Amino acid sequence: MDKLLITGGRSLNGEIAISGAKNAALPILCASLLSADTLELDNVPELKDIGTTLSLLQQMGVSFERSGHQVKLQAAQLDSLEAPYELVKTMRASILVLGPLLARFGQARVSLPGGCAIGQRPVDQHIKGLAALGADIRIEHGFVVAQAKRLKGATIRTDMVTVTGTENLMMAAVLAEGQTILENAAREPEVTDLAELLIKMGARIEGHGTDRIVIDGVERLHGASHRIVPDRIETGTFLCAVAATGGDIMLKGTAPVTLGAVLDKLREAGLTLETGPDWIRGTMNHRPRAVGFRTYEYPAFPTDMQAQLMALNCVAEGTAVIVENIFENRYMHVQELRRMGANIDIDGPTAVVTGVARLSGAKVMATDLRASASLVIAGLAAEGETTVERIYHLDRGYERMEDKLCAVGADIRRIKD
Ligand SMILES: CC(=O)N[C@H]1[C@@H](OP(=O)(O)OP(=O)(O)OC[C@H]2O[C@@H](n3ccc(=O)[nH]c3=O)[C@H](O)[C@@H]2O)O[C@H](CO)[C@@H](O)[C@@H]1O
Ligand SMILES: C=C(OP(=O)(O)O)C(=O)O
Repeated sequence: MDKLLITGGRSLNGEIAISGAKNAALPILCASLLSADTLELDNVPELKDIGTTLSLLQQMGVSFERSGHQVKLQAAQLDSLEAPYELVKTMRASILVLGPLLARFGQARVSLPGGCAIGQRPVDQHIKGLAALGADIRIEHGFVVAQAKRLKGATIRTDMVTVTGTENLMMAAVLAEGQTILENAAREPEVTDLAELLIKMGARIEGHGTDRIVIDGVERLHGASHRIVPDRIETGTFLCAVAATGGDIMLKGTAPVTLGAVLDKLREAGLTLETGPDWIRGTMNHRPRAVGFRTYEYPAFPTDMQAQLMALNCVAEGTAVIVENIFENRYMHVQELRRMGANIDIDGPTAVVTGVARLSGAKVMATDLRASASLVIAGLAAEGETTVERIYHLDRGYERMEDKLCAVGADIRRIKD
């Protein structure tokens, strides 16, 4: 298993190009199942999760061509309507094939994802919603097995806001008969990006970006071209890195408008920010100030940035109180940050972080995607060498992270196994 060897203490200066958003690209790739025509996508990040999704679609019979960040897919006819356990267990987002398969082919068999490092993450709301759309849906031998002649529009109010739940139900509803209303819908920019792609394919959707999405089903969808939105979490991660190390970085090809809550917190921490329509410049020349925050659904502070802002707090002046409201177990990085000298107390969903003047490099283990990113940030700010093990988590969701950071002055080496 590859590791990263980081020598800390260098400031970051220069320009980084932000990649397309993993969490937008994954549902959008799955949306290719909704039409027999070609989908042409641009700004698709080169990530492990993208490779896994393409393998999953390919084993179902979807043909694709990939060249750099461009992917062309066509699901003319399928050989299989199944997502096997072996792929779903490595990537929970595989559940996103359920809605499209059921909507277009009238059946699907998708392995039930298990729990994962950050929480139990059930998919009961996806199942409840598809049942409301008229699917005969049950759990059998570890699979969600669903059938429907043609789905029928309904009003669905999910018990909580769920991002992939909203995406799955939206993809199911676009080909359903009649009108579907998704209440308590997720407002994340990645949900909006999926809706915009579906509209280009001929879907009739209104209200995306709000908590009430109205979908009028159509008979069929056609091909489309689409550019994936920039990755707001990758952007936020690099901003936390420069806020922790000091320096001056320019992030290009990003969307500041999707980062409101994150930028507010970074400003509070003392990072000087300038923004344009598609760029952000972050400058830091002093020790950061500790900033408390609570994670909630978009547009509030995202859970996917919690670990990275916690890493920044570890080297800040003062004490910050953090509350993680989305996932019940998203503090796996705390134990590892403590190995580097961080002062963090946890009580249920609350973490209290008191900054220390310097972290010290250590061997640490990545436990999930954003936990890995927090360890990289801590390693960049720490004194001495940090080895981050099990970085396959990082490769799931960050495109060439160490190359991008080295290009702005970081000292990071990948040690291949
Ligand atoms: C591929 C993708 O886009 N992943 C993102 C997506 O994950 P994902 O879509 O899996 O996360 P959800 O928004 O569904 O989860 C929110 C909360 O609802 C719970 N829940 C969800 C569905 C359900 O059927 N039952 C249920 O109880 C979850 O356990 C969690 O506590 O949104 C999360 C929250 O912003 C992000 O951290 C992930 O990066
Ligand atoms: C939790 C994440 O991803 P996933 O939902 O794919 O596990 C993430 O992107 O931080």
